[in-house]
Amino acid sequence: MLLRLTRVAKFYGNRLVIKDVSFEVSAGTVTLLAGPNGAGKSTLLKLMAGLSRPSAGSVEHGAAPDASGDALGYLGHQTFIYPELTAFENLAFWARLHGLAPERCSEEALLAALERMELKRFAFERAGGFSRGMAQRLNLARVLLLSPSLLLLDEPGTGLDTRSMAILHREIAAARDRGAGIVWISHSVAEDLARADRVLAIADKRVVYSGPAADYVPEAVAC
Ligand SMILES: Nc1ncnc2c1ncn2[C@@H]1O[C@H](COP(=O)(O)OP(=O)(O)OP(=O)(O)O)[C@@H](O)[C@H]1O
Repeated sequence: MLLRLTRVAKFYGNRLVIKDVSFEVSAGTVTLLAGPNGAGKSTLLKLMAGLSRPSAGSVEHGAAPDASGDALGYLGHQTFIYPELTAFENLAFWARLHGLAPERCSEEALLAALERMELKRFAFERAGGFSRGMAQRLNLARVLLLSPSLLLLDEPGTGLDTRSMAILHREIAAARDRGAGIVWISHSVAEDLARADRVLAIADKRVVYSGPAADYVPEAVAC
């Protein structure tokens, strides 16, 4: 178990956003977090990340199966890309910030990480000049650099073109193959069902589906 939510509820002030959410994330699985706009998906992902505290219930993080990986990778709506730094410098800074072992943040390793995102030829250009899609790919490279065992993605496809989406899908599959547990808020749930193992759908402040992706019918919960 990488993550366990037990009867989680969240209030903003006295306004209830979600209630009674129980869910577990296991190693080597992709979960799509689905639900209509404003259902509380981002709120739930932040609770999973530990960026927000539940008003009731508990959020527990389990031991990472791969001790060499960072426990948690969270990709939210902010990119945390420094515009004055080059793509390479952004990754180098992030790696230093997280005390990554020298062999994992050598020039070769960082360039390889950029190459995977098809950003190597822009490695020494200022990130401030990047398009939305390029910045998002750099953001993904940043999060994946730590090989997180729990990967939480809040609409990572935002601003990505078709080719970049293919890279994103490949990286999600690769993370699952190395044993990571992934929770992914996607705007194209129907399209991404085939890429997922499980679905957690929320609507009307509660869980309306929790189970295998293969059995999930998006229309049933008006996503
Ligand atoms: N920090 C906050 N303070 C107060 N209300 C908030 C806060 N964050 C979110 N909300 C409210 O909580 C509700 C759920 O928001 P959330 O962003 O979690 O939904 P979502 O399902 O991710 O939406 P979308 O699909 O539009 O991104 C919304 O009504 C939102 O306005």
